[in-house]
Amino acid sequence: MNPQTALLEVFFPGFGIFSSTVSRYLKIDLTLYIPALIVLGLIVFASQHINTWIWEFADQHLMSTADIRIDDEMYNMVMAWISNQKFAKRSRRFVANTNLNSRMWFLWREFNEDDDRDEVGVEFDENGMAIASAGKKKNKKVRFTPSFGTHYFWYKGQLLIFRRTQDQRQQSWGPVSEREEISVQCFGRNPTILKDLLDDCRVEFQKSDENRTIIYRGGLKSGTAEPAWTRCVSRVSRPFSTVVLDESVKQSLLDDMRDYLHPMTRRWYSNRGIPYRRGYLLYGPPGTGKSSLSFAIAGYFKLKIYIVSLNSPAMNEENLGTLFSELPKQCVVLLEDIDTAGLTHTRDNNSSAPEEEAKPLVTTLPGTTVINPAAPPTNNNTSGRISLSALLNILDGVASQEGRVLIMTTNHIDKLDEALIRPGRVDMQVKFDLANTVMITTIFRSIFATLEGDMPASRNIVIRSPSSTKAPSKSPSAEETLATKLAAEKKALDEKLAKEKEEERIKALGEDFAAVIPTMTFSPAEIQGYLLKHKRHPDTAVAEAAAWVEKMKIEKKKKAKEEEEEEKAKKEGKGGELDEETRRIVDEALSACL
Ligand SMILES: Nc1ncnc2c1ncn2[C@@H]1O[C@H](COP(=O)(O)OP(=O)(O)OP(=O)(O)O)[C@@H](O)[C@H]1O
Repeated sequence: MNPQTALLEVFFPGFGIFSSTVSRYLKIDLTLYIPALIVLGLIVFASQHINTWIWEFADQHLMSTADIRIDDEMYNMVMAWISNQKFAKRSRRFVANTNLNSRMWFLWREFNEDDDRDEVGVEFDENGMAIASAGKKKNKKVRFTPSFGTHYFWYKGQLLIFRRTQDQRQQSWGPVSEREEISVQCFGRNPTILKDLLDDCRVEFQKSDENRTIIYRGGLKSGTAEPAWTRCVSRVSRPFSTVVLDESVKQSLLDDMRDYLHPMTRRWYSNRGIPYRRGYLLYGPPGTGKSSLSFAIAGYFKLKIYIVSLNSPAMNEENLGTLFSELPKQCVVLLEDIDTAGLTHTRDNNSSAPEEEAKPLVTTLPGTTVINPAAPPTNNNTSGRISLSALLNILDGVASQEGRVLIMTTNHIDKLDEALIRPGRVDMQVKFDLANTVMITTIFRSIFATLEGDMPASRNIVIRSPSSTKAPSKSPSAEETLATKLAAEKKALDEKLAKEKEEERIKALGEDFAAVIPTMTFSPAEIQGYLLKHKRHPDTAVAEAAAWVEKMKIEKKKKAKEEEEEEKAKKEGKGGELDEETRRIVDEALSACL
């Protein structure tokens, strides 16, 4: 083997055997072409490196890149947009998903979030046997997104690159879907086109949230101690009109919020050095509509709603402060059942909560807030209790986002410290009461009125019609067209009259119902619960109302008695403890004497 062949053997192993075979059978001496082959080999070798170098150079100096983090909601937005693009549909290697959202748990939309967008329920045949779940047939569309690699596509006349890669830096034990990275690139140093694209993705994604109230909950990210807002569900916005409350109260609440949220109001506040915040306190017995009104308000003003439970063991002052600092500029923050939040200890009025527990951990003097020296340490992170002073600091402090609407709800306004509900923190208080006559009739009508999209009252199952046999198509004569038109008009008129008659009947039944139900005794939730049991039979609801009232009265009395006994037992228990304590002291004193 000559030295040239030996050299080629290094670059192309087996070249020696190959060249001797060619020379034996084809009579071609490959050694004559060795210089040319060496040059060719070098070109191929160099081109691979040059190619990589050129791409890296272009990537760094001639291209713009948007990296999208998998733990950001933007991931969901981009993937949803990509899955609708032709290049993703045409892709020969793709990932088939029924859920395009990030695998990061805190970005998940609730599993059944989409359910109320589709028809759900069960269809029945003529014999009342279940056939199929109406929702399942339409739901869970399979979406396709390009697999790992580089994919080119056109957007607004520009060639863009979508890259989906595995993140090598992260630990290898996580699921593959959590280790991926996605990015979008464009040629040129101007990234405007990428920003436009990301904005489009966001707008399109948010279109599906129109007329829905998006609900976030404050808590800790799974497996971490990091506080975060989790999008937990989005619901069709509850119409404001469906919350039964004094019309003038509702109107003044709406007017107040409309004025506060007006674009010019922020400037008005800042000109006067007043923090741009507004707080509302909704108070009243359980089941009177406080939460419902909060959601309805958020839906009405198209604001997202952020719910925090101060009772959660994970909620301490630091976490609450972080959550408040991460609120968007305009949103509704809902602090539910504020009286149970450790500022007072129990939700139950009659409970034996000792005075020191019922009292806030701070005592307030007019104009000042002084920490009660006898109170336990306020920054008790493990108990999940938050001190009043810390809560006030968070609500007022720099961390608290300007522009937010704070809604606090409570069953016991009397248990709240004045500092918490003073003007500036709570600008408007709305009282909710047990149902009066007007409310009872309104609830009755709202349950039994036939609304758009309701099924006819006479039918409670969906019957599948057998496939209709088509009549031979023949163009109708002028008389036939007129007759059809007249018949349609008559039908519409009959339906209108029947509807009016039904409305009158429901109105009369509502009045009968209200006459039986004692006023200011039951909450709207209790009345609604009873009516729902008879939702297709208003007559039965009226006929059985008196019996229900009697039953409920007995139950309420029984419950009140049980609570009283429980409280008495608790008090006696406490007394026993004191006796024991006294006994211990006496024992100690005696043994000391002896
Ligand atoms: N004023 C009302 N108007 C319409 N529906 C109401 C009203 N009050 C209660 N309801 C109905 O009762 C149920 C419970 O209401 P909601 O949760 O709003 O009461 P709440 O006052 O917040 O109770 P809690 O103090 O126990 O949290 C809901 O289904 C709601 O539709």
